Amino acid sequence: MECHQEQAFLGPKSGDFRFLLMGNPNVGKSVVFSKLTGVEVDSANYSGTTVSFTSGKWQYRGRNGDLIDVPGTYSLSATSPAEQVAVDMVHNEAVDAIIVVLDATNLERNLFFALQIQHLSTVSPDKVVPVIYALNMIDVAERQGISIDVDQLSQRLNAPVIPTVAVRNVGLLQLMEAAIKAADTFLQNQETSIDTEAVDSDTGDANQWPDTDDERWQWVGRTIQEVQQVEHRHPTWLERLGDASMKPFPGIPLALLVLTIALGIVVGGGKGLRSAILLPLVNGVIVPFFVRIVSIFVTEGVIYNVLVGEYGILVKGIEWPFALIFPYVFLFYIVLSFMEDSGYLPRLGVMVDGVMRKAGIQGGNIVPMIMGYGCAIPAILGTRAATSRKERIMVATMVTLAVPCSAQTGAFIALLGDHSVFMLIGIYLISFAAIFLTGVILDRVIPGKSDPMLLEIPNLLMPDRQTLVKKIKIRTKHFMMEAEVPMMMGVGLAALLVETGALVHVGEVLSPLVEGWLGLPKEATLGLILGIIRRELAVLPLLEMDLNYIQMFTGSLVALFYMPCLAVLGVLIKEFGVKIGAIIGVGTTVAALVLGGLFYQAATLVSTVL
Ligand SMILES: Nc1nc2c(ncn2[C@@H]2O[C@H](COP(=O)(O)OP(=O)(O)OP(=O)(O)O)[C@@H](O)[C@H]2O)c(=O)[nH]1
Ligand SMILES: [Mg+2]
Repeated sequence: MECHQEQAFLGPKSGDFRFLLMGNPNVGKSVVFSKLTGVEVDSANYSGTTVSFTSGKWQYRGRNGDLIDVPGTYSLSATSPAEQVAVDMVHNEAVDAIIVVLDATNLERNLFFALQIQHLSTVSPDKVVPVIYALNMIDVAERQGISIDVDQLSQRLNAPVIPTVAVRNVGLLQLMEAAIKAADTFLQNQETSIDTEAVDSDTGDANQWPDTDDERWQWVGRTIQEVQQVEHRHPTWLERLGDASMKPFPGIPLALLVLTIALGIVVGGGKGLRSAILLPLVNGVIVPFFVRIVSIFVTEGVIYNVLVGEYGILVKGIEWPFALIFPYVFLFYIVLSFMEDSGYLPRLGVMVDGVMRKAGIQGGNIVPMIMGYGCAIPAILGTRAATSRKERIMVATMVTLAVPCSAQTGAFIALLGDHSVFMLIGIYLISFAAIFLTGVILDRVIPGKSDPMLLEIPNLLMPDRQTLVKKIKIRTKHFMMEAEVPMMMGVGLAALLVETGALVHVGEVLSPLVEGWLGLPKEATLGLILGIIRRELAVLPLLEMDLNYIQMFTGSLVALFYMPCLAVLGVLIKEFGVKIGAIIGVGTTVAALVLGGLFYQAATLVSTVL
């Protein structure tokens, strides 16, 4: 198994104790972490949300220290780059206690992992640290009729077990208290090693936790019998819906319904928000206000034009990001966050598994791909949860090349959606075809194979409102900071290029490409230049030009495949190295220009023949 090392190194600890959160994927570690440290990290209802470690500070009754959140692992032998981070952490970092988060609805495999952690004390006695358990998601367990005898479980594990509902803060302070107490006691008795004796009477060896998988499963089986009771009752509507969503019928119609509703909210809602509120506000109030202020100082010349002229920073620099792009990004994040926390995405993965396997990747990759419709960066990072490098590169390339991000979608809607919905749909159909073809080709070209990974299906949950609101807020804020600034800078650059006449010169040099091959007006060169900063900037300048339908579609096609944003290129290089980053960057740009030109030439040929 190939694993990229992300060296887990935290430096000296601060405060009293350093606690490490461990556990299976999707058990609520990141929620526990965010609640206890106030540091915002991603949490979502599917395995592999966390792909690297985050350290934060906890404070409790005058005590303080570090808490570390790591990716979930099924075992202590990592199979993905994400898991490797967690395994490195447990082996290499000095921590004062490990808090293992258990999912109460999935006790069996969670306890299997717990045993591996306990076993560490046997294999490396010099690194023994106390272990504390958070028995999380007891709300969901209760709904499913599962009840667990916490005291008995604690006895079996010979460690404190604290029942928690992380999303509602239930039990988290008790968890902290137990962790501090365990670490304090441990510090006091450091000479005597952890007492595992009373525990393992049924493995036959009083000092050993079971150390083969067979023995572990036996231990888990006996423990489950002792501590867990499942009341047989009718499944809840969420459970029924969860099961139904994975059968071809009604799963496929349901998936189509979900996607239609999602599109309706993003496209329809975004258009409404844009034309009813944001455009009138920006163009009727905010921009005139700035124009008036600027006019007090200057009334013409380069400075005036750069500020409030055609591409004025205070004109397009506000209209583009805030009125044209923001509504789609905002609504997309609402829809995405809801889908993420409901646990629907992995179910969608099951439905599309067949098609995706034909493209050389497995259904589980639907998660990073859908993230890509928001932004390519989290999508590329999200591939760390995949088990093979080949698959990671494939998904990253597919997303970078052909998945339009939400800002690009906003730009396409502004350019195409207002003229013809069919053109807009056309761009998306071409994008699907390109994703598929890229997969088929890369599957042949890149050596190695994709691992058959079993996609874990989480419980279908009603997302927690507070968590959801917070998540949408963070994402919106993030977009504001990460995207709006470069966009405004891009607009500023556009104004300068136009005002200084530099655009005319570049336009002349690139004329054979832009005018001859792509059939676009010379000014469209601006799109190609600004597109280097951010992809949607490749589309937006076209709004200011008088284009026919063929030109609009050509421009959109070029923008769809055009080179990745600078920030995305940076992430590609960091994840896969300069060579692969460069191949993807150059490859997408060439694909954009070749395909855009081919379309233009073919369309003009057809239209002249007709
Ligand atoms: N109902 C309920 N949902 C919870 C609880 N704790 C966490 N969740 C939800 O469970 C999902 C998984 O939580 P995360 O914190 O992302 O899980 P994780 O263990 O960090 O997952 P990975 O990073 O993938 O290993 C999220 O959708 C949370 O909102 C809980 O106690 N009750
Ligand atoms: Mg996490």
